[in-house]
Amino acid sequence: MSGSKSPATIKNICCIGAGYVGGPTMAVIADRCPSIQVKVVDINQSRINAWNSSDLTKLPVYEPGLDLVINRARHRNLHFSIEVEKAISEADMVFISVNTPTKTKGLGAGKASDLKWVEACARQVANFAKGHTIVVEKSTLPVRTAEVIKTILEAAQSSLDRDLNSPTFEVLSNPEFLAEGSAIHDLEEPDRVLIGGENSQAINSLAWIYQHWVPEEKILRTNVWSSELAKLTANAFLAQRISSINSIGALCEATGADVREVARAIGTDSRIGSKFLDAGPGFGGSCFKKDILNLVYLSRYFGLPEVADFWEGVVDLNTWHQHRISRLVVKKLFGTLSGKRVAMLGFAFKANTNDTRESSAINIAKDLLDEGAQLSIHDPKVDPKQIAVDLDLPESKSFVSKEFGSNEKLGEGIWCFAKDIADACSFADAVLILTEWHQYSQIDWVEISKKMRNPAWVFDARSIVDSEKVFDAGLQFWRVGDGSERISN
Ligand SMILES: NC(=O)c1ccc[n+]([C@@H]2O[C@H](COP(=O)([O-])OP(=O)(O)OC[C@H]3O[C@@H](n4cnc5c(N)ncnc54)[C@H](O)[C@@H]3O)[C@@H](O)[C@H]2O)c1
Ligand SMILES: O=c1ccn([C@@H]2O[C@H](COP(=O)(O)OP(=O)(O)O[C@H]3O[C@H](CO)[C@@H](O)[C@H](O)[C@H]3O)[C@@H](O)[C@H]2O)c(=O)[nH]1
Repeated sequence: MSGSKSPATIKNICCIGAGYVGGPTMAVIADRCPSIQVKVVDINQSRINAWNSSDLTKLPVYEPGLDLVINRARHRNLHFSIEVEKAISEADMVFISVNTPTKTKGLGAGKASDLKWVEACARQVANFAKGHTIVVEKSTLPVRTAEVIKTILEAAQSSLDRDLNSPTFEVLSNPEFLAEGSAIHDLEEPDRVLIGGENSQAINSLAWIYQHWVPEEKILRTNVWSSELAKLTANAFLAQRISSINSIGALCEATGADVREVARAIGTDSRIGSKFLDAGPGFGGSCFKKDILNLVYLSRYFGLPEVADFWEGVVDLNTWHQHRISRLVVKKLFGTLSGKRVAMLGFAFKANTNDTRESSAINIAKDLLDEGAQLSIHDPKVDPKQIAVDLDLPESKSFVSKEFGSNEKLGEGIWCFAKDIADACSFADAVLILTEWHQYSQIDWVEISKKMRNPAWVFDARSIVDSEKVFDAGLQFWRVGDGSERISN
């Protein structure tokens, strides 16, 4: 596994996986490194078509600023295609940026990462690479996955079918720390870039790419295993802060304290810091739960059950907290949602993304549907077809029977997608805010209250609503983590 090229010879990059990470990451690399040709390949034809769409509102990933970057680089030195083998054969460097979900069956089911897509990529690289190729783990992977990739690549090197021109490989770990909704900012101005590897020339080649726009002091070099583990650890620490603040939020509600005041008081301690202390409906997103469960699995595998239990508690608290919110809504609405309509504002796992993976809205919506609610769901960016998949329930055509008039609430455990906020709130008994979209903080509650059925509630699980305006409109109000007397208890 030797013979790395000098940085200047990196002319062609291939990225396998045109998803939330592969697309934006490669778009920024192409934008900042015009001398490098970047090919992003995927087996999903419709995703590639969407990346190639001339209508930039149809890109498969919604990220502020992404359209501008794509517009500058696409067809210049950024290309999206399904020609995986060709792109690998032309590349000096191959990024693996495919999905690594939690295994659903077999050994480690429910916790360990399913590496079948990563393994498939390694085999494709082994089969089609030419010359010396640097393979970069961009996906989030369990510690020691680089070893698996290396073993597959080395098997290809020693294969009898290969001649003296057999490719040579070097494997690096380069985990991605971007957060959805701020991906372009995070990529253009990262807190750090982490490169783990054994071969300094290969590390320098990858560092050279980032040096086009990232200051040298922000490019951290470690061994491969530290790099892989650092990614899981970063997510575990971030998620732990959210479970911590949500646990304190529940205590605030019980005691009359306000979690926002507590967060401000502790966040000013420079050892604690103020970020990631917003109480909410629980963390969602494709990464936190999956990566912590992976850490839990690894800890048990390496004979550290106490470590595993510690981190598993972060996920357990999050799940408990999501169900706590659903139970609370039911309780406030007199213990039953049968025949009641709840306007659910926000379905994405956070604002500024169309991603719903592991969104708290999914568990909460399922609970409310089980209680017989009619859910009127609004989200400015999420496709209703995705909601149907997430809830495993098709959208109803209408809540009402024309025969009985528009105020008649027929049907239980059903949902409809609302075209706007006012539509979502029509005839609703409660509004439940689950995503912190800016427009939800601007709602005219006097106007909305006229459309609702009294006594009507506003449940603000994101702390973005001005409580005075809600009270002035004659509505009852609950806010996550707020036990103060002004809140309707
Ligand atoms: N989403 C995030 O914000 C984020 C941030 C940092 C790291 N990560 C990690 O990055 C990795 C990718 O995440 P994502 O959110 O981009 O996933 P994603 O599901 O959006 O995209 C993965 C893509 O890989 C493609 N793919 C799978 N196998 C393939 C193969 N053999 N050949 C070609 N294409 C193939 C899939 O079709 C899919 O389009 C994961 O390991 C994730 O944990 C994600
Ligand atoms: O104070 C906070 C901060 C976040 N959240 C929630 O936590 C979840 C995750 O948010 P965030 O971390 O901002 O988004 P992700 O896109 O999931 O990014 C995380 O996961 C990525 C994938 O591994 C990493 O690359 C990022 O560094 C890491 O922040 C979302 O549901 C947020 O609403 C809160 O409830 N309170």
